[in-house]
Amino acid sequence: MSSPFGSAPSSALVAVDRAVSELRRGLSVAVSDPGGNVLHLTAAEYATAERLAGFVAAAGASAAPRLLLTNRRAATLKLRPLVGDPVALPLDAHLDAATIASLADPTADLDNPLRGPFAVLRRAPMAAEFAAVKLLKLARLLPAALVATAADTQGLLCVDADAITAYDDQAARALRIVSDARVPLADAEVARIIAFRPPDGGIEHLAIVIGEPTRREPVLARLHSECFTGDLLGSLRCDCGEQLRGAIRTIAAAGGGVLLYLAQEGRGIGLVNKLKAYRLQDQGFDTVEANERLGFDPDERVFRPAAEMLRLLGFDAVRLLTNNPEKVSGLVASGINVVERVPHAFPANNHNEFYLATKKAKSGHLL
Ligand SMILES: Nc1nc2c(ncn2[C@@H]2O[C@H](COP(=O)(O)OP(=O)(O)OP(=O)(O)O)[C@@H](O)[C@H]2O)c(=O)[nH]1
Ligand SMILES: [Zn+2]
Repeated sequence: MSSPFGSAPSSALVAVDRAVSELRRGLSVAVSDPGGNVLHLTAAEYATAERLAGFVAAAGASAAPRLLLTNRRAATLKLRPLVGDPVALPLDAHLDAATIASLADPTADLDNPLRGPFAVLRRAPMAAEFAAVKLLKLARLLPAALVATAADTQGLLCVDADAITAYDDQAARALRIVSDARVPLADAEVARIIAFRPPDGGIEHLAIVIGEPTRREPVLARLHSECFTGDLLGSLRCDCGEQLRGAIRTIAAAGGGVLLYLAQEGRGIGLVNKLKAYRLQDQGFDTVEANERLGFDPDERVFRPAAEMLRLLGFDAVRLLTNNPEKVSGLVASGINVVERVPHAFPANNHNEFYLATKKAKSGHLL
Protein backbone atom coordinates (compact mmCIF):
# COMPACT_ATOMS: atom_id res chain seq x y z
CA MET A 1 0.00 0.00 0.00
CA SER A 2 1.62 3.30 -0.96
CA SER A 3 0.79 6.84 0.02
CA PRO A 4 2.49 10.24 -0.32
CA PHE A 5 4.21 9.39 2.98
CA GLY A 6 5.60 6.07 1.78
CA SER A 7 4.40 2.59 2.54
CA ALA A 8 2.12 2.29 5.56
CA PRO A 9 3.89 0.63 8.52
CA SER A 10 0.92 -1.46 9.60
CA SER A 11 -1.19 -2.28 6.58
CA ALA A 12 -2.61 -5.34 8.39
CA LEU A 13 -4.03 -3.04 11.09
CA VAL A 14 -5.38 -0.70 8.40
CA ALA A 15 -7.20 -3.54 6.63
CA VAL A 16 -8.82 -4.68 9.88
CA ASP A 17 -9.88 -1.12 10.81
CA ARG A 18 -11.40 -0.60 7.36
CA ALA A 19 -13.26 -3.89 7.57
CA VAL A 20 -14.61 -2.82 10.97
CA SER A 21 -16.08 0.34 9.41
CA GLU A 22 -17.68 -1.63 6.59
CA LEU A 23 -19.32 -4.08 8.97
CA ARG A 24 -20.65 -1.29 11.20
CA ARG A 25 -22.37 0.12 8.11
CA GLY A 26 -24.10 -3.19 7.50
CA LEU A 27 -21.87 -3.94 4.48
CA SER A 28 -19.97 -7.13 3.63
CA VAL A 29 -16.24 -7.86 3.66
CA ALA A 30 -14.18 -10.90 2.68
CA VAL A 31 -12.05 -12.87 5.16
CA SER A 32 -9.43 -15.35 3.97
CA ASP A 33 -7.43 -17.85 5.99
CA PRO A 34 -4.13 -19.69 5.36
CA GLY A 35 -6.12 -22.87 4.65
CA GLY A 36 -7.45 -21.26 1.47
CA ASN A 37 -10.95 -20.57 2.82
CA VAL A 38 -12.43 -17.28 1.65
CA LEU A 39 -15.68 -16.06 3.20
CA HIS A 40 -18.15 -13.28 2.56
CA LEU A 41 -19.05 -11.83 5.95
CA THR A 42 -21.68 -9.44 7.22
CA ALA A 43 -23.15 -8.71 10.68
CA ALA A 44 -26.19 -10.87 11.49
CA GLU A 45 -27.74 -8.20 13.72
CA TYR A 46 -28.40 -6.07 10.62
CA ALA A 47 -30.30 -8.84 8.81
CA THR A 48 -33.43 -7.74 6.95
CA ALA A 49 -35.21 -9.70 4.22
CA GLU A 50 -33.72 -7.42 1.58
CA ARG A 51 -30.17 -7.52 2.93
CA LEU A 52 -30.31 -11.28 3.39
CA ALA A 53 -31.47 -11.81 -0.19
CA GLY A 54 -28.68 -9.49 -1.42
CA PHE A 55 -26.07 -11.32 0.66
CA VAL A 56 -27.12 -14.77 -0.59
CA ALA A 57 -27.28 -13.56 -4.20
CA ALA A 58 -23.87 -11.86 -4.03
CA ALA A 59 -22.24 -14.94 -2.52
CA GLY A 60 -23.50 -17.05 -5.40
CA ALA A 61 -24.73 -20.62 -5.72
CA SER A 62 -22.74 -23.28 -3.83
CA ALA A 63 -21.75 -20.66 -1.27
CA ALA A 64 -23.33 -22.56 1.65
CA PRO A 65 -24.51 -19.46 3.53
CA ARG A 66 -24.59 -19.95 7.28
CA LEU A 67 -25.00 -18.15 10.57
CA LEU A 68 -22.11 -18.30 13.03
CA LEU A 69 -22.82 -18.03 16.75
CA THR A 70 -20.36 -18.22 19.64
CA ASN A 71 -20.58 -21.19 22.00
CA ARG A 72 -21.80 -18.81 24.70
CA ARG A 73 -24.84 -17.85 22.63
CA ALA A 74 -25.30 -21.40 21.31
CA ALA A 75 -25.38 -22.73 24.88
CA THR A 76 -28.19 -20.32 25.78
CA LEU A 77 -30.12 -21.54 22.75
CA LYS A 78 -29.36 -25.17 23.71
CA LEU A 79 -27.84 -25.80 20.29
CA ARG A 80 -26.00 -29.11 19.83
CA PRO A 81 -23.48 -30.34 18.91
CA LEU A 82 -20.92 -27.71 19.93
CA VAL A 83 -18.10 -28.94 17.71
CA GLY A 84 -15.92 -25.87 18.22
CA ASP A 85 -16.32 -22.13 18.60
CA PRO A 86 -18.12 -20.65 16.67
CA VAL A 87 -20.90 -23.05 15.63
CA ALA A 88 -22.45 -22.80 12.16
CA LEU A 89 -26.18 -22.99 11.39
CA PRO A 90 -26.92 -23.55 7.69
CA LEU A 91 -29.40 -21.02 6.29
CA ASP A 92 -32.49 -23.08 5.59
CA ALA A 93 -36.18 -22.22 5.47
CA HIS A 94 -36.24 -21.91 9.29
CA LEU A 95 -33.76 -19.07 9.20
CA ASP A 96 -35.51 -16.06 7.74
CA ALA A 97 -34.10 -12.58 8.33
CA ALA A 98 -36.18 -11.91 11.44
CA THR A 99 -35.09 -15.19 13.04
CA ILE A 100 -31.45 -14.48 12.20
CA ALA A 101 -31.66 -11.04 13.81
CA SER A 102 -33.26 -12.57 16.93
CA LEU A 103 -30.66 -15.30 17.12
CA ALA A 104 -28.02 -12.56 17.01
CA ASP A 105 -29.65 -10.32 19.61
CA PRO A 106 -30.96 -12.01 22.78
CA THR A 107 -32.56 -8.94 24.33
CA ALA A 108 -36.01 -10.08 23.14
CA ASP A 109 -35.54 -13.79 23.99
CA LEU A 110 -38.03 -13.73 26.85
CA ASP A 111 -40.76 -11.88 24.89
CA ASN A 112 -40.16 -13.86 21.78
CA PRO A 113 -38.96 -17.39 22.60
CA LEU A 114 -37.11 -18.82 19.61
CA ARG A 115 -38.57 -21.95 18.10
CA GLY A 116 -36.10 -24.48 16.78
CA PRO A 117 -34.95 -27.00 16.18
CA PHE A 118 -32.04 -25.29 14.50
CA ALA A 119 -29.63 -27.53 12.61
CA VAL A 120 -25.93 -27.19 13.41
CA LEU A 121 -23.12 -28.23 11.04
CA ARG A 122 -21.14 -31.19 12.39
CA ARG A 123 -17.67 -29.98 11.61
CA ALA A 124 -14.93 -27.98 13.29
CA PRO A 125 -14.90 -24.25 12.48
CA MET A 126 -12.54 -22.84 9.85
CA ALA A 127 -9.90 -20.28 10.91
CA ALA A 128 -11.76 -17.75 8.73
CA GLU A 129 -14.98 -18.42 10.66
CA PHE A 130 -13.26 -17.87 14.00
CA ALA A 131 -11.73 -14.65 12.64
CA ALA A 132 -15.12 -13.49 11.28
CA VAL A 133 -16.59 -13.52 14.79
CA LYS A 134 -13.52 -11.81 16.24
CA LEU A 135 -13.84 -9.07 13.60
CA LEU A 136 -17.44 -8.40 14.71
CA LYS A 137 -16.23 -8.12 18.30
CA LEU A 138 -13.55 -5.64 17.18
CA ALA A 139 -16.38 -3.70 15.48
CA ARG A 140 -18.22 -3.68 18.84
CA LEU A 141 -21.13 -5.45 17.16
CA LEU A 142 -22.87 -8.59 18.41
CA PRO A 143 -20.72 -11.66 17.76
CA ALA A 144 -23.09 -13.31 15.27
CA ALA A 145 -21.91 -13.54 11.68
CA LEU A 146 -23.57 -14.28 8.38
CA VAL A 147 -20.95 -15.94 6.20
CA ALA A 148 -20.82 -17.71 2.85
CA THR A 149 -17.99 -19.36 0.97
CA ALA A 150 -16.80 -16.85 -1.60
CA ALA A 151 -15.92 -17.73 -5.16
CA ASP A 152 -15.56 -14.09 -6.15
CA THR A 153 -14.50 -11.29 -3.82
CA GLN A 154 -14.53 -8.55 -6.42
CA GLY A 155 -15.48 -5.20 -4.99
CA LEU A 156 -15.16 -6.44 -1.40
CA LEU A 157 -12.54 -5.36 1.08
CA CYS A 158 -10.40 -8.44 1.83
CA VAL A 159 -8.78 -9.04 5.18
CA ASP A 160 -6.55 -11.88 6.38
CA ALA A 161 -7.79 -14.02 9.26
CA ASP A 162 -4.28 -13.84 10.75
CA ALA A 163 -4.39 -10.04 10.79
CA ILE A 164 -7.69 -10.20 12.69
CA THR A 165 -6.46 -12.65 15.32
CA ALA A 166 -3.20 -10.71 15.78
CA TYR A 167 -4.97 -7.32 15.85
CA ASP A 168 -5.13 -6.74 19.63
CA ASP A 169 -1.44 -7.43 20.11
CA GLN A 170 -0.33 -5.53 17.01
CA ALA A 171 -2.43 -2.49 17.88
CA ALA A 172 -1.04 -2.49 21.43
CA ARG A 173 2.54 -2.77 20.18
CA ALA A 174 1.99 0.03 17.67
CA LEU A 175 0.78 2.59 20.26
CA ARG A 176 2.73 5.86 20.26
CA ILE A 177 2.44 9.06 22.27
CA VAL A 178 0.78 11.62 19.98
CA SER A 179 -0.12 14.44 22.36
CA ASP A 180 0.67 15.66 25.85
CA ALA A 181 -0.94 18.60 27.63
CA ARG A 182 -1.16 20.08 31.12
CA VAL A 183 -4.75 19.77 32.43
CA PRO A 184 -5.26 20.84 36.08
CA LEU A 185 -8.01 18.72 37.66
CA ALA A 186 -10.31 19.65 40.54
CA ASP A 187 -8.79 16.85 42.62
CA ALA A 188 -5.26 16.96 41.23
CA GLU A 189 -3.99 20.33 40.13
CA VAL A 190 -0.71 19.06 38.75
CA ALA A 191 -1.88 16.73 36.00
CA ARG A 192 -1.10 15.99 32.36
CA ILE A 193 -3.14 14.09 29.83
CA ILE A 194 -1.08 12.05 27.40
CA ALA A 195 -2.75 10.56 24.33
CA PHE A 196 -1.71 7.29 22.67
CA ARG A 197 -2.64 6.20 19.15
CA PRO A 198 -1.40 3.53 16.75
CA PRO A 199 0.03 5.13 13.58
CA ASP A 200 -2.83 3.79 11.44
CA GLY A 201 -5.38 5.80 13.42
CA GLY A 202 -6.79 2.86 15.38
CA ILE A 203 -8.18 2.96 18.92
CA GLU A 204 -6.77 5.71 21.15
CA HIS A 205 -6.14 5.46 24.89
CA LEU A 206 -5.23 8.15 27.45
CA ALA A 207 -2.93 8.42 30.44
CA ILE A 208 -3.47 10.94 33.22
CA VAL A 209 -0.15 11.54 34.92
CA ILE A 210 -0.61 13.15 38.33
CA GLY A 211 2.25 15.00 40.02
CA GLU A 212 5.75 14.10 38.88
CA PRO A 213 6.14 10.42 39.69
CA THR A 214 9.70 9.16 39.75
CA ARG A 215 10.78 6.30 37.47
CA ARG A 216 13.13 4.99 40.15
CA GLU A 217 10.37 3.39 42.24
CA PRO A 218 7.20 1.47 41.41
CA VAL A 219 4.52 3.97 40.42
CA LEU A 220 1.03 4.07 41.98
CA ALA A 221 -1.16 3.19 38.98
CA ARG A 222 -4.81 2.62 38.14
CA LEU A 223 -6.12 0.98 34.95
CA HIS A 224 -9.58 2.38 34.35
CA SER A 225 -11.76 0.98 31.57
CA GLU A 226 -13.98 3.64 30.00
CA CYS A 227 -17.57 3.70 31.28
CA PHE A 228 -19.69 6.42 29.68
CA THR A 229 -22.61 5.81 32.03
CA GLY A 230 -20.61 5.74 35.26
CA ASP A 231 -17.78 8.16 34.45
CA LEU A 232 -19.79 10.90 32.75
CA LEU A 233 -23.35 10.51 33.96
CA GLY A 234 -22.78 9.19 37.47
CA SER A 235 -24.80 6.01 36.80
CA LEU A 236 -25.49 4.06 39.99
CA ARG A 237 -25.53 0.70 38.16
CA CYS A 238 -21.76 0.35 38.59
CA ASP A 239 -18.93 1.76 40.70
CA CYS A 240 -16.91 3.27 37.84
CA GLY A 241 -17.51 6.97 38.47
CA GLU A 242 -16.52 6.67 42.11
CA GLN A 243 -13.52 4.53 41.25
CA LEU A 244 -12.38 7.06 38.64
CA ARG A 245 -12.60 10.11 40.85
CA GLY A 246 -11.43 8.10 43.86
CA ALA A 247 -8.31 7.00 41.99
CA ILE A 248 -7.46 10.59 41.04
CA ARG A 249 -7.82 11.68 44.68
CA THR A 250 -5.83 8.73 46.03
CA ILE A 251 -3.01 9.20 43.54
CA ALA A 252 -2.85 12.96 44.19
CA ALA A 253 -2.84 12.39 47.97
CA ALA A 254 0.01 9.88 47.59
CA GLY A 255 2.11 12.53 45.84
CA GLY A 256 1.72 11.28 42.28
CA GLY A 257 1.15 8.40 39.92
CA VAL A 258 -0.67 7.47 36.76
CA LEU A 259 -4.23 6.62 35.73
CA LEU A 260 -4.67 4.89 32.37
CA TYR A 261 -8.05 5.65 30.80
CA LEU A 262 -8.57 2.71 28.47
CA ALA A 263 -11.02 2.66 25.54
CA GLN A 264 -12.59 -0.60 26.70
CA GLU A 265 -16.21 0.43 27.33
CA GLY A 266 -18.36 -2.32 28.83
CA ARG A 267 -15.39 -4.59 29.63
CA GLY A 268 -14.54 -4.45 25.92
CA ILE A 269 -17.98 -5.13 24.40
CA GLY A 270 -18.76 -1.49 23.59
CA LEU A 271 -21.44 0.90 24.86
CA VAL A 272 -24.33 -0.30 22.69
CA ASN A 273 -23.77 -3.91 23.73
CA LYS A 274 -23.38 -2.86 27.38
CA LEU A 275 -26.82 -1.25 27.18
CA LYS A 276 -28.15 -4.54 25.79
CA ALA A 277 -26.47 -6.29 28.75
CA TYR A 278 -28.27 -3.88 31.09
CA ARG A 279 -31.61 -4.87 29.52
CA LEU A 280 -30.79 -8.50 30.20
CA GLN A 281 -29.82 -7.63 33.78
CA ASP A 282 -33.24 -6.02 34.20
CA GLN A 283 -34.70 -9.39 33.16
CA GLY A 284 -32.88 -11.03 36.09
CA PHE A 285 -29.51 -12.11 34.66
CA ASP A 286 -26.33 -11.01 36.41
CA THR A 287 -23.52 -9.05 34.76
CA VAL A 288 -21.62 -12.22 33.78
CA GLU A 289 -24.67 -14.10 32.47
CA ALA A 290 -25.75 -11.04 30.49
CA ASN A 291 -22.42 -10.92 28.63
CA GLU A 292 -22.62 -14.65 27.97
CA ARG A 293 -26.18 -14.52 26.66
CA LEU A 294 -25.07 -11.81 24.24
CA GLY A 295 -22.41 -14.26 23.02
CA PHE A 296 -19.43 -12.58 24.68
CA ASP A 297 -16.98 -13.78 27.30
CA PRO A 298 -17.67 -12.29 30.75
CA ASP A 299 -14.70 -9.98 30.21
CA GLU A 300 -13.40 -9.23 26.69
CA ARG A 301 -10.59 -6.90 27.77
CA VAL A 302 -6.88 -7.35 27.13
CA PHE A 303 -4.34 -5.44 29.20
CA ARG A 304 -1.44 -5.42 26.76
CA PRO A 305 -2.22 -1.82 25.63
CA ALA A 306 -1.97 -0.73 29.28
CA ALA A 307 1.42 -2.43 29.63
CA GLU A 308 2.72 -0.76 26.44
CA MET A 309 1.49 2.64 27.64
CA LEU A 310 3.26 2.23 30.98
CA ARG A 311 6.47 1.30 29.17
CA LEU A 312 6.19 4.29 26.82
CA LEU A 313 5.84 6.49 29.91
CA GLY A 314 8.98 4.93 31.38
CA PHE A 315 7.32 2.82 34.10
CA ASP A 316 8.09 -0.87 34.36
CA ALA A 317 6.97 -1.47 37.96
CA VAL A 318 3.64 -0.50 39.52
CA ARG A 319 1.63 -0.56 42.71
CA LEU A 320 -1.74 -1.30 41.18
CA LEU A 321 -5.01 0.13 42.50
CA THR A 322 -7.49 -2.67 41.77
CA ASN A 323 -9.65 -5.43 43.20
CA ASN A 324 -9.40 -7.44 40.00
CA PRO A 325 -6.70 -10.15 39.94
CA GLU A 326 -7.04 -10.37 36.12
CA LYS A 327 -5.65 -6.87 35.79
CA VAL A 328 -2.64 -7.92 37.86
CA SER A 329 -2.03 -11.09 35.84
CA GLY A 330 -2.70 -9.26 32.54
CA LEU A 331 -0.01 -6.67 33.27
CA VAL A 332 2.44 -9.29 34.57
CA ALA A 333 1.93 -11.39 31.42
CA SER A 334 2.84 -8.29 29.38
CA GLY A 335 6.08 -7.74 31.27
CA ILE A 336 5.10 -5.17 33.92
CA ASN A 337 6.25 -5.84 37.47
CA VAL A 338 3.25 -5.50 39.82
CA VAL A 339 4.94 -5.17 43.20
CA GLU A 340 1.72 -4.61 45.15
CA ARG A 341 -2.07 -4.71 44.69
CA VAL A 342 -3.69 -1.75 46.45
CA PRO A 343 -7.43 -2.34 47.18
CA HIS A 344 -9.75 0.16 45.47
CA ALA A 345 -13.31 -0.40 46.74
CA PHE A 346 -16.15 2.02 47.48
CA PRO A 347 -19.39 1.51 49.40
CA ALA A 348 -22.21 -0.09 47.41
CA ASN A 349 -25.56 1.62 46.72
CA ASN A 350 -29.02 0.04 46.20
CA HIS A 351 -28.50 -0.19 42.46
CA ASN A 352 -24.99 -1.68 42.26
CA GLU A 353 -25.02 -4.01 45.27
CA PHE A 354 -25.81 -7.11 43.20
CA TYR A 355 -23.32 -6.10 40.47
CA LEU A 356 -20.51 -5.79 43.02
CA ALA A 357 -21.53 -9.05 44.72
CA THR A 358 -21.46 -10.82 41.33
CA LYS A 359 -17.95 -9.53 40.59
CA LYS A 360 -16.84 -10.93 43.94
CA ALA A 361 -18.62 -14.28 43.54
CA LYS A 362 -17.96 -14.92 39.86
CA SER A 363 -15.08 -12.76 38.62
CA GLY A 364 -12.69 -13.27 41.51
CA HIS A 365 -12.80 -9.66 42.68
CA LEU A 366 -11.14 -9.19 46.05
CA LEU A 367 -13.60 -6.88 47.76
N1 LIG B 1 -20.41 -5.64 29.97
C1 LIG B 1 -20.61 -4.93 31.07
N2 LIG B 1 -19.69 -4.01 31.40
C2 LIG B 1 -19.87 -3.32 32.54
C3 LIG B 1 -20.99 -3.51 33.36
N3 LIG B 1 -20.90 -2.65 34.39
C4 LIG B 1 -19.74 -1.96 34.22
N4 LIG B 1 -19.12 -2.36 33.10
C5 LIG B 1 -17.84 -1.94 32.53
O1 LIG B 1 -16.80 -2.42 33.36
C6 LIG B 1 -15.66 -1.61 33.17
C7 LIG B 1 -15.16 -1.16 34.52
O2 LIG B 1 -14.47 -2.14 35.10
P1 LIG B 1 -13.20 -1.65 36.00
O3 LIG B 1 -13.71 -0.91 37.20
O4 LIG B 1 -12.14 -1.03 35.16
O5 LIG B 1 -12.57 -2.97 36.37
P2 LIG B 1 -12.96 -4.09 37.30
O6 LIG B 1 -12.84 -5.34 36.51
O7 LIG B 1 -14.25 -3.85 38.02
O8 LIG B 1 -11.75 -4.07 38.34
P3 LIG B 1 -11.33 -3.01 39.43
O9 LIG B 1 -9.95 -2.59 39.03
O10 LIG B 1 -11.31 -3.77 40.69
O11 LIG B 1 -12.30 -1.88 39.43
C8 LIG B 1 -16.11 -0.42 32.35
O12 LIG B 1 -15.67 -0.58 31.02
C9 LIG B 1 -17.62 -0.48 32.46
O13 LIG B 1 -18.27 0.08 31.33
C10 LIG B 1 -21.94 -4.50 32.99
O14 LIG B 1 -22.91 -4.77 33.67
N5 LIG B 1 -21.69 -5.16 31.83
ZN1 LIG C 1 -19.38 1.57 34.94
